[in-house]
Amino acid sequence: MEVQELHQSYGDYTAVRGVSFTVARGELFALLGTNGAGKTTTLEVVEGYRAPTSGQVRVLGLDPYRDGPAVRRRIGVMLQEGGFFNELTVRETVDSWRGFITGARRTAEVLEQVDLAGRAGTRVGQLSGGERRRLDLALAVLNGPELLFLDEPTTGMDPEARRNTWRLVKELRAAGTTVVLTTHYLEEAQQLADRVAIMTEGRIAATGTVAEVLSGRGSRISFPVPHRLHPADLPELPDGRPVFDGAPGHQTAAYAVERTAPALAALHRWAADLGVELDGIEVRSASLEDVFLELAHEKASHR
Ligand SMILES: Nc1ncnc2c1ncn2[C@@H]1O[C@H](COP(=O)(O)OP(=O)(O)OP(=O)(O)O)[C@@H](O)[C@H]1O
Repeated sequence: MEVQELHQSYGDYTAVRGVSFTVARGELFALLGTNGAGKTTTLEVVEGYRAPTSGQVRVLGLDPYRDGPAVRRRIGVMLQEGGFFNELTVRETVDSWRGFITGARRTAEVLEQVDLAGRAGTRVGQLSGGERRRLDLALAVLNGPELLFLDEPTTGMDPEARRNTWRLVKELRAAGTTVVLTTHYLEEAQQLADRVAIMTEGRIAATGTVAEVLSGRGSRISFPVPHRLHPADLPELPDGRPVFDGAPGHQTAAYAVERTAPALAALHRWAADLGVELDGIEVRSASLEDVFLELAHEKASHR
């Protein structure tokens, strides 16, 4: 998939302002962003549901808008909430969708793949939220797609169901399917994606492998604000002031630092001078969530 300088407007409002990215065959690419950043709009163009206002889009070597039917035969789209008939069983639902697809895979095989074989005779209205999402996934892979779009595939799932879905997605990818994922769960992108792009306000603010996006983002040092002290008493480091989390009296201070060792040394010197203990100190590398929040924050402060 290749997207070059995509712009997309709704009347006077420009939702996507010059987005470029490529997704290689067999890759798992995650498109992340704050609400309203333009992810759904971008995906609707790539899936062929909208003509781009300007820019070039190629999917499987074709123009997804002009060659819509040819592209849609080879892609799968898992929508955010498929409209099901609650009275039909899982098997009947898949069977009825098979009628719309030439060369559809066998129902039993697809249900096996999404871990719903044991629920084949259950009415859709009786499924849990996570099982309904897996049924959405079954319908998206019914045509054996080369390229699969997953729009927030684990929303509403408990942690175990989420992990099971991650396993399914990894299996699909291992079998050669190219996957484009949007998600609000950054841990999901960190677990699954070969490459990510983070969108804010219609543009890509950061992109690359997770390691590339995290590189140069340093680490986070946090500890409970020591008793007798107030947040304002904490020192400023060369990287800046800490941010605070938690209720008054039980706050945690967190410093974002580029280089960990000198920052730790400075904090220990400060604590020793005051005669306080820095109990419960934690050091960890920046996560995708930290980068996401920083980019979202930068965007808000430029307003
Ligand atoms: N059909 C439409 N007509 C007018 N404006 C629209 C339309 N669809 C989306 N928008 C606007 O375009 C912007 C981008 O929306 P989009 O749905 O692409 O964002 P998103 O990144 O998918 O957000 P979310 O994470 O909330 O789903 C938003 O400000 C939205 O209000």
